[in-house]
Amino acid sequence: MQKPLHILFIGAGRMAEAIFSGMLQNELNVKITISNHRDQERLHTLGIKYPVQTVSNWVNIFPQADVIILACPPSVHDKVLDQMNPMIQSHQFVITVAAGIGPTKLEAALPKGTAVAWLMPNTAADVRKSMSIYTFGQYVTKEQQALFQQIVGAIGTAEQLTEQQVHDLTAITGSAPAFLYHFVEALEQSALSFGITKEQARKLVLEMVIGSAAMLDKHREPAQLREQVTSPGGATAAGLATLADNQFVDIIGQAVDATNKRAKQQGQE
Ligand SMILES: NC(=O)C1=CN([C@@H]2O[C@H](COP(=O)(O)OP(=O)(O)OC[C@H]3O[C@@H](n4cnc5c(N)ncnc54)[C@H](O)[C@@H]3O)[C@@H](O)[C@H]2O)C=CC1
Ligand SMILES: O=C(O)[C@@H]1CCC=N1
Repeated sequence: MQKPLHILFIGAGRMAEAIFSGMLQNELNVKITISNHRDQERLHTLGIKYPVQTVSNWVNIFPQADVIILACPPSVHDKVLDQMNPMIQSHQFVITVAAGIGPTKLEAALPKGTAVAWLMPNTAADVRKSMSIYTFGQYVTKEQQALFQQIVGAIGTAEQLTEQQVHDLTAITGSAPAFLYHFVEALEQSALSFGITKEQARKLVLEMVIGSAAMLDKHREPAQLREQVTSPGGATAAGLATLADNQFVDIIGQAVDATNKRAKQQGQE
């Protein structure tokens, strides 16, 4: 068997776990090392839960890594990239998943010629259903691109975009799952107001959402599906009219803009 690809995660938080658990489920030929900042207890727990190597300080293991995935907050990237700069070797491939940190910033912080990529996944990587977007820096080889496809393929579906587009679409694929979960919370809250139990409210709302997602998956046309539910002059139309009266579409647009603005800011802090 070929030597496994050694992937080093710098940062072992929620996103890192979602990604490496997705990769491990896909049985890629990889050796995964994870490192965390301070939180030894979490590192220990992850080391027991998954077949991964854990290190409290990534610096010593760094020379052995083929791929380095930065899954730490945008705010610590400058520091981490500075630390990496003198150690990096020409074959190593650096991928960040951080909001606001594109290849331009990575290339400026690392030696000329370093292969870099920006991956914006979402937490559904955990169930191998992340809709990820990504973009490559200018020095990524065809082999590294193929490798990257294997990694992202293990966590779901992916779309290559320009760097600017990844900035602009971070809200839609990276953050909007939180919008959707919030919508679910709001429906649950409303359901509870009619005197059912928490368990009943959860069942009603979750199964409705799961069924609707399955319909979207099958038919791919949200407007058509909405129309099928909306009997002319009926009940749903009254509910949708209330959403429209309260600028539902506009509010979503505003939430997207605010998310992207903050993502960009984080990349500059
Ligand atoms: N949570 C999500 O849905 C998504 C998150 N991201 C990005 O993923 C990255 C991590 O986010 P989460 O996993 O949600 O956060 P998190 O707070 O769960 O994890 C952050 C990890 O970074 C580590 N860390 C902090 N300072 C560090 C330092 N100086 N050096 C090395 N590691 C350090 C922490 O110990 C922790 O393990 C962020 O850059 C975020 O923009 C991207 C897409 C989606
Ligand atoms: O909230 C955040 O900053 C990250 C970026 C995309 C999803 N979570």
